[in-house]
Amino acid sequence: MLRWITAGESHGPALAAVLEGMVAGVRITTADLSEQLARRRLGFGRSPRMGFETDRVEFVGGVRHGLTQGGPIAVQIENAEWPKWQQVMAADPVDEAELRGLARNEPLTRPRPGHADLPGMQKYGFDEARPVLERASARETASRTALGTVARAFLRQLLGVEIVSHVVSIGGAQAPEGPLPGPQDLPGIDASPVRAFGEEATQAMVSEVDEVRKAGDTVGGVIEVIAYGLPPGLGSHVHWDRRLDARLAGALMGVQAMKGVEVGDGFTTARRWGSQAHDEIDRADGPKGVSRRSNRAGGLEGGITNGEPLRLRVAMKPISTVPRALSTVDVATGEPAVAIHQRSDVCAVPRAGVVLESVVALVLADAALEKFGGDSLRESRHNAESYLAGLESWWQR
Ligand SMILES: Cc1cc2nc3c(=O)[nH]c(=O)nc-3n(C[C@H](O)[C@H](O)[C@H](O)COP(=O)(O)O)c2cc1C
Ligand SMILES: C=C(O[C@@H]1CC(C(=O)O)=C[C@@H](OP(=O)(O)O)[C@H]1O)C(=O)O
Repeated sequence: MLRWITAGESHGPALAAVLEGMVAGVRITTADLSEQLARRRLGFGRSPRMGFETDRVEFVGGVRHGLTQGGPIAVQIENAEWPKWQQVMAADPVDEAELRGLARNEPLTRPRPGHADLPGMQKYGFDEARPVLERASARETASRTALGTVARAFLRQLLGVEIVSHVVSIGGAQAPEGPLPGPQDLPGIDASPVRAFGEEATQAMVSEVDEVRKAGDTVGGVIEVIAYGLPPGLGSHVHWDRRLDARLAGALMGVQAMKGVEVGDGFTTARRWGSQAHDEIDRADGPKGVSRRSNRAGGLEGGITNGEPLRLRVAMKPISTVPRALSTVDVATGEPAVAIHQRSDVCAVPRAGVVLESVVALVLADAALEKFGGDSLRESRHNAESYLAGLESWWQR
């Protein structure tokens, strides 16, 4: 079983994260992690912080000489601004008088509608939102991106799995339906300011974010994540919490601001008749022994991968730190007020794709370990090869 846990505040000294259960012998370096973290910082509409944050990342356990060791893998990601926040975020008691003089320590008593501020204060009994937003912030997604990079390396080295994402829409600007992007398209998608396919759609999305920024507003969108190279047989139909679609949806909804997950054609399928909703099967050569006439199911049937590309669409709500004042209540006075505003993303949809790829990698790596087991990559690979050979010979039984 693969487990992952993250810790650390948005403006604390560093983020920490641990991945437990990864096999030994997976090739991974700090440079691999930095590459994904750099992808996560890019994208039109990002916050000013993403311009100077460097995400200096370090392995502090579980990796030696570029190979996983079988023990928990621990990473630390520094906060570039720590000196500025040292007093506000100190773990030990600090001089109260000095703290009162710091602008950054002004009590945040005007909760933002849509952020975790108000329910977090009510639940944990805080007088202001600082302790809530520090952990609710999507800064945390840097941790899951780092751990997801290890999972991604494992999947690639075990089965040749590749995971990509692209932006389907931002606000009302929509990419045309077209052929699915493959791993070879990733550099092109990444080079786009909004990580979308097609010049026209890209321009429409850039204009939408620009317009939103000028209006002092924020905007969300839809991202598609695709995983290639998965064999049939990951996940299971036998119990609700073993269904891979449920596990993937849970992990994707666990990313800040994600409000909906669609597997394959999802909501469109609900409007189709059965004869137009499913993926008809033909006998074919090759390890799977079959081919499909379509992939409306998005690679999952009965909570099990069926060997087709896995397709997941995720809806992200607009950023809740809206520059154009939203109405709220000041919890210090009970009086009507304007919600706090601080430096923020205008649209984080392009950045979020990398995070979503990473959490999908973590869930798929967990499912692959469950299916193939092993304590070393070599052993897992041996088990996977034997299973795949069995799939082929199953037709000759
Ligand atoms: C990559 C990414 C960047 C985000 N950036 C911001 C931001 O700059 N400002 C903000 O208010 N919310 C931002 N969010 C969203 C908040 O973290 C999120 O809305 C908040 O935690 C409450 O959302 P929830 O209701 O989904 O938990 C971001 C989310 C993601 C995934
Ligand atoms: C720090 C990150 O994103 C942050 C997510 C975020 C939020 O409220 O979710 C608010 C902003 O934080 P800050 O107030 O420090 O500028 C974003 O920059 C990051 O992605 O690494």
